[in-house]
Amino acid sequence: MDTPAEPFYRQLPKVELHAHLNGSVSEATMEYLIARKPHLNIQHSMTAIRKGQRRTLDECFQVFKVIHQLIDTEEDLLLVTKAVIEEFAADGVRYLELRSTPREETRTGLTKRKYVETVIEAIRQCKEEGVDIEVRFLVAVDRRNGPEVAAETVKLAEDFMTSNDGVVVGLDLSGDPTVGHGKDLLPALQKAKNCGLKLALHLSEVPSQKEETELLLTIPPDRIGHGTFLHPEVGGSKCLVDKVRERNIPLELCLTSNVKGQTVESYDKHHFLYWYQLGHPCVLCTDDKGVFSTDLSQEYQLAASTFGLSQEAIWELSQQAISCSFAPDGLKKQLYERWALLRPQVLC
Ligand SMILES: CNc1ncnc2c1ncn2[C@@H]1O[C@H](COP(=O)(O)O)[C@@H](O)[C@H]1O
Repeated sequence: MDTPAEPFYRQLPKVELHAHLNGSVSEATMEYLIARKPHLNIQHSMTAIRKGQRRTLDECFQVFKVIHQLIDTEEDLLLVTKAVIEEFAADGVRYLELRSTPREETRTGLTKRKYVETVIEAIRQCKEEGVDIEVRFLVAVDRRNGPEVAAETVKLAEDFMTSNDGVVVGLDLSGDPTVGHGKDLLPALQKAKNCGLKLALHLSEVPSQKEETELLLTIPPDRIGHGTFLHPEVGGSKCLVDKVRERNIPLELCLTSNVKGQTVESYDKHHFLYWYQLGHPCVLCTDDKGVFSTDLSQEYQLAASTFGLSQEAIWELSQQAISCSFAPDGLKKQLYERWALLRPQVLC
């Protein structure tokens, strides 16, 4: 991690809604995995982007391929998922929606179903061990894998949604935004929506996705990941902005990730400001806290220092994230109560 955030941001109770599991593996866990698999000849510099470093988005996707080599058994996955959950809890995250792409590893016998079961088991174990965090899971569709795999993934997510105590709440569409087209994935996404899965879709992460975004907004999604190029000033359109606003679709915004991945030039040019000034629901998120060497406290501190937000405004932002989550109403109510209780201690 770069530099730890100040105490206010660490004590702030937080909600994380956009965290890719394999991108969230900490330096410590990564060192452990690397040492366990020396034959892969991987160094930590290949799995994380440090302070001041930048990579193209394409290079970021190469990093995930390296990480996937290190996490290819049920045992690795259980260990990594538990560690990621514990780290978010230690960072003051009280509600977490993790997302991950079910992966099959023929060499180790890991199947996609086992993959989802293992993530759910890690969530269960953390709860049983009293880790102070509520966790839900979004099954991810990697756009690179095309319509058949997307349909298969939706089926898997649907099966788990109906059979697992409400841990699986939705579906994520992610992966390299320059590969494939959303029109091919539309039927699978529509099916997911119809069966009650909440949809968190990466939209307009790169400039070339305008037409795809117009199409996918018709579903409509329940949240948008990044939405970097939605507004007219960056090549999007007023029509796209109006649609997002009319439907009040929250945006998941990841400052460090976008700057290090070079889709946003600098922090002060981040589209957070555009949407925040419109009063549109924005949720600060980490994206890949391991790869981008960050945590959620740092993201809040970064937003505060870049855009001049008061502690009061930061509090409102973290509380608003509860309403943008896919948590059931009863849990949302509990989270609001918790925030209310903590407010006098944290905002003094
Ligand atoms: C940087 N911005 C991003 N944009 C789009 N997709 C991203 C992403 N960051 C991560 N992923 C998606 O998450 C996977 C890694 O976690 P899981 O193996 O699923 O747990 C990546 O392979 C990619 O599909």
